[in-house]
Amino acid sequence: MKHRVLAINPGATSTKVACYENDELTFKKEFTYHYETISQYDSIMQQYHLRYQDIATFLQEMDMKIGSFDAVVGRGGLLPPVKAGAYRVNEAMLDCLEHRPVLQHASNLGASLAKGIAEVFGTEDCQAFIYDPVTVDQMEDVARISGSASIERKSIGHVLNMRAVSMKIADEQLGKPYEESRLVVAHIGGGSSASAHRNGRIIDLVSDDEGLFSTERSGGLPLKEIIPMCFQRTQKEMTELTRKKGGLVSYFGTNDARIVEEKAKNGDEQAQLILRAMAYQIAKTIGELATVLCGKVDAIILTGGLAYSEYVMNMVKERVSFLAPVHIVPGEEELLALAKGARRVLTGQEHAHTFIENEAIVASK
Ligand SMILES: Nc1ncnc2c1ncn2[C@@H]1O[C@H](COP(=O)(O)OP(=O)(O)O)[C@@H](O)[C@H]1O
Ligand SMILES: CCCC(=O)OP(=O)(O)O
Repeated sequence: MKHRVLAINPGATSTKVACYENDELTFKKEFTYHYETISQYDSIMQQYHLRYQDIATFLQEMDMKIGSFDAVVGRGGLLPPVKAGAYRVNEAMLDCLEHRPVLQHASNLGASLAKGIAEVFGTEDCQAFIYDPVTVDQMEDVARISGSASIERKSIGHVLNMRAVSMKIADEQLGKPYEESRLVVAHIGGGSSASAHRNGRIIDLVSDDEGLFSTERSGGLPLKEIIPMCFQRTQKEMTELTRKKGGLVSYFGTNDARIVEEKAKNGDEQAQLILRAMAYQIAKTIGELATVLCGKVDAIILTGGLAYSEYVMNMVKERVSFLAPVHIVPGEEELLALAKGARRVLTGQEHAHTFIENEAIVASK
């Protein structure tokens, strides 16, 4: 039986949508938004109508109507810690994402957009899902300890892409199931995170504010410098400094690594130094996560937009290839990963979880 699934990936300044029939792409579209347009909104949720309308208009243009989709799946947002895999969109989830998200992030719109589109363009029993949201938490207890009794480390990162590329490399390159593999994966893009996978579980994850810097995010910063700055600036300013205006943006005023790479290749010493530092930090984080696997690592995987940069990747490889073979999977296949996940539920290969807010932390263990 043929299943038609629409996947929706809301990013900071874009919404990507793609339609798949039994995992085959039939059409794809990216809507981009200027930072100035997006930053007028006080919260991510206020962008719902703008983003919904763009998708709905496009689907009408593609001649989609009621009954067109068997499932609609969105990139899941910053819920409390959850399990890997599919969650059905329910009221508890929508309420939590609107009123109590762990953080403001575009992926918080994935659930409501999936539901809104499913209601108008879905079959009678069309289901709305999120899949492998950014807060999938499979960390071991020892990894949760931060060093302060007041703060627990949390698993927040590019789980959807990291799990999808892990399954791909295990299957295609290692010749064994993901569930039997030991991998270190770094997603390097607008934001970066990295993770240690043992036997199909992400047992530790270095988030975008803990280790490696990226194009927009600062990564971990020295607390001795950060604490006094918090008393001189507002929370919004500090969040911007570390999330939107960190990393390459802080050094060069652009989040486009290609521009910085071009400068470096043309002899700009500052660009050469910062890209060398970026590779150095990616490698350090990978080394840290290799110790989580006691050095027994089947493969290191580098993925995300920056993985297209041979300039940066070669510098990372030089430092980490003594640990394990390095596989580079440039870009991300998040839309396909979303659609495949939803289809596994439709075909009964996978069971969709039910989100219950107060059970979320317990459920993840
Ligand atoms: N061919 C390339 N060479 C170097 N950098 C690239 C290339 N393609 C994309 N990038 C960089 O990847 C980054 C975006 O990564 P991506 O994973 O798409 O980000 P996001 O986290 O926003 O999804 C940008 O800085 C972009 O400049
Ligand atoms: C909040 C963790 C996930 C993340 O950073 O995603 P983007 O890089 O897409 O902003």
